[in-house]
Amino acid sequence: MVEPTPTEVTALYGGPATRRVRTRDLIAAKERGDRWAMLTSYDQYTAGIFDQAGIPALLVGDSAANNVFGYETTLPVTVDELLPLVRAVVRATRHTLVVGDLPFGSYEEGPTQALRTAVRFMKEGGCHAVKLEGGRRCADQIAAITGAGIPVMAHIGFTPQSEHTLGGYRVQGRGDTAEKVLADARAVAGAGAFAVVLEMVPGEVAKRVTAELAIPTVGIGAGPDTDAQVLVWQDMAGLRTGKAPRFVKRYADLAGALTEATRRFADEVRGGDFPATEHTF
Ligand SMILES: Nc1nc(=O)c2c([nH]1)NC[C@@H]1CN(c3ccc(C(=O)N[C@@H](CCC(=O)O)C(=O)O)cc3)CN21
Ligand SMILES: CC(C)C(=O)C(=O)O
Ligand SMILES: [Mg+2]
Repeated sequence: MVEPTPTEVTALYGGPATRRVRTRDLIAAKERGDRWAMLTSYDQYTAGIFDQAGIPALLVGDSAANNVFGYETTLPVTVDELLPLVRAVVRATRHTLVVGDLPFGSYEEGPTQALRTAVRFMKEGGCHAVKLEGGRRCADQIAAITGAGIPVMAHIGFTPQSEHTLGGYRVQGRGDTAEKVLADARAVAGAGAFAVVLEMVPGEVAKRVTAELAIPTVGIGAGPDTDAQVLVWQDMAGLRTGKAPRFVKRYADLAGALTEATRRFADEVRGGDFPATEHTF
């Protein structure tokens, strides 16, 4: 295992990485004006790499629906499908704060259902915080969960679980509707969220929210002025093929590398070059 260089993992604490990042470290980073990166992770190997590379917060997203299970949307994925992935990511990490994403249907009924699901994520998943989608309409759920001592990351703007209400994958908060995003941001902060994801909102709106709130904003398609940025890891690393959303930047071509490796393996098996004597007992 490659050990992290001290600066990578200590950037957020200002001290040696002897413990996990806590929510208050992320709030303190905002107070210092330090930006940070979040990625999704759904498995042991990526979680270990991101942890060692100095990513202070990982999200086991309900986007596992798309990126692990192959569903068309995030709507079908269940708590029982997500919890084993949460456990794997927690087991594989030492430094990063692990956030579990509450799936569609597991918190909308009200504070009682939301708290019950959040408790399952903490007890059975072992994560350190939970995330849920919704602004003003979820303030009571956020208050109930944080009231039980569980940190909550909120998620406003474009919320994929409500795509059928929002009319597809669209930017939220253009023109007059900017005030709605502001009202949602105030509501989740007031309810006790420790951070808020802003998905697909105009950069100017994200900038206003970031300036007004004391808690960190985590942008995805929200421009450069949020306190943090999050991407789905397969988008960031180019493992996902096909057209990516405009907010994605590819930092590697894992799909290309894996295709090439796979072809060589298959070729060598067909040609009798693998296994060689060194692979043989
Ligand atoms: N791989 C992956 N990446 C994601 O960012 C992601 C998921 N999966 N699954 C759950 C949600 C769904 N998300 C999505 C999916 C599609 C668009 C999209 O098609 N955006 C277009 C249209 C934007 C517009 O015209 O307003 C784009 O070009 O960005 C955006 C966010 C974000 N999340
Ligand atoms: C894109 C992020 C914010 C998310 O909610 C997910 O991956 O599920
Ligand atoms: Mg999600």
